[in-house]
Amino acid sequence: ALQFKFRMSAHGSREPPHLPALPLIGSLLSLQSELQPHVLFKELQVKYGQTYSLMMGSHSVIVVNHHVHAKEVLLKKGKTFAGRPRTVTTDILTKDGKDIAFGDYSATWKFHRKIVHAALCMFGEGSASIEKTICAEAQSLCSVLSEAADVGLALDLSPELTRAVTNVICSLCFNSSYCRGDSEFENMLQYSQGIVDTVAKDSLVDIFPWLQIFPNADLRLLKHCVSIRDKLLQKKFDEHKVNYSDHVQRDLIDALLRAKRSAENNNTSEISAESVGLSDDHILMTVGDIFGAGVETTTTVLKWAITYLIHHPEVQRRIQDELDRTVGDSRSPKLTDRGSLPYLEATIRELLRIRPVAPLLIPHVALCDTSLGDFTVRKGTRVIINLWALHHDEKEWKNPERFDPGRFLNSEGTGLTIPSPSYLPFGAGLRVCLGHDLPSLEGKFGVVLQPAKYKVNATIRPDWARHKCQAE
Ligand code: HEM
Repeated sequence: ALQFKFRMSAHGSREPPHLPALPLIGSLLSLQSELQPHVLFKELQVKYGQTYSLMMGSHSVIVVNHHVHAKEVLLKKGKTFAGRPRTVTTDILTKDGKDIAFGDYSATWKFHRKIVHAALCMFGEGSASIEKTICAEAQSLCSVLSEAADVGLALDLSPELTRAVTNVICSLCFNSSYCRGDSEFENMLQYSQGIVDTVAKDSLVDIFPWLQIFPNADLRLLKHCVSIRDKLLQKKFDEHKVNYSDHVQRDLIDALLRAKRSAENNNTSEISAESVGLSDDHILMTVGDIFGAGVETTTTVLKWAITYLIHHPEVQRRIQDELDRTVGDSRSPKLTDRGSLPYLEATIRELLRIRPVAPLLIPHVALCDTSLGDFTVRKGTRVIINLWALHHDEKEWKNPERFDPGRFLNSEGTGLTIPSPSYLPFGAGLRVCLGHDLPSLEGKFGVVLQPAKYKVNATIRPDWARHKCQAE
């Protein structure tokens, strides 16, 4: 790679090394591989260096595999690289970018993100409501496991976890919680899956938009799911508008309605100028975002957690010991216990390192001509941060493929640390994950890297069984 770079500089070019590209199809042939994209992008460093470029159809893309350049994109030049690409599928999903995650950087976007951030904070620490919902869902998951254990049944936890997390997000957004089998809820689970299966997967229509003119089963499914979702969101939104009161804030929709109204009534403030253009559709698409970004991410982390704990029973035991010592068996763990559970916290950090749920973040776009390290970057270039490469960098992490929560503990094993700057599970800067400030969601709860399907045989721990008998 070094040789390659020297050759580039000898020619006086400051463009990053690039993969071969052909007219129309770009670098598609060099990207044909059995490997998943994040793994392939990491491997391609050997030939092209840590930062290189390629062509996706007619779009120039830079891939960043090292934390120094990643932080230059996200933090040092955060505003310059705060754009998002528009693609066919995300445009369908977000009514042409009226959401936060796929919306391009603009004054309206800034204002939008600010009010959503403020609204979400109200449901984080200090407010009991979201925690109560999470505890209730956790309890009902325990009951499902316990019933299965009683009859020795192996369970696929995936639908159970999706259901639990969806219920928490429903309560956050709509103040509604659903029972198993509820038709509105089952409908929601079904269209969400259709969206997850078809959106932002680097499908060919996103690389070659003109392919839309041909019949395409994925696009048809996506449009169908989005139309069902939009009807449901509109119904919830209309109900909220009818019952709205400035004095009661039941959920995220109320909080957003209130923020929008107060900005509109405050004609003199700078903020109200920014709010111009923040339509009802923006509020609806925000709720869509929270579902999209919140459910799949969180469910995936939980699935990876269970997968790794099955492979590492010693970690499972240590977490149980820590919980038994700190929380005991007479109550459920609470958010405020988190500070006293360093090993659990270290395990969550290690899970987010070893299997980052958004291994390529969401692509960023350069909003003007700029540079990255020594390389020139042209306006409109898409930038992919390969979080997978950062989290598996052999120079930063000893045995990166080894699952070892202990690496996030200090030398005494009593406190937490982040041992490398090459760790960004939630991104950073202007586009940092919006759910990250919400500790109650962050810890529990994955563009998403999924574990393979498996079933779980739950066994009730002797201590727990004794406690259950006493309670009865
Ligand atoms: C463990 C769970 C989660 C992880 C690991 C995670 C990670 C991420 C990452 C890596 C990004 C992309 C940052 C970038 O493009 O630079 C992101 C964006 C985002 N996340 Fe999360 N996320 C999680 C849960 C959530 C939850 C629960 C919510 C909502 C309540 C949420 C809302 C968002 C939103 C709205 C964005 C787009 C931000 C923007 O473009 O400005 N995320 N998340």
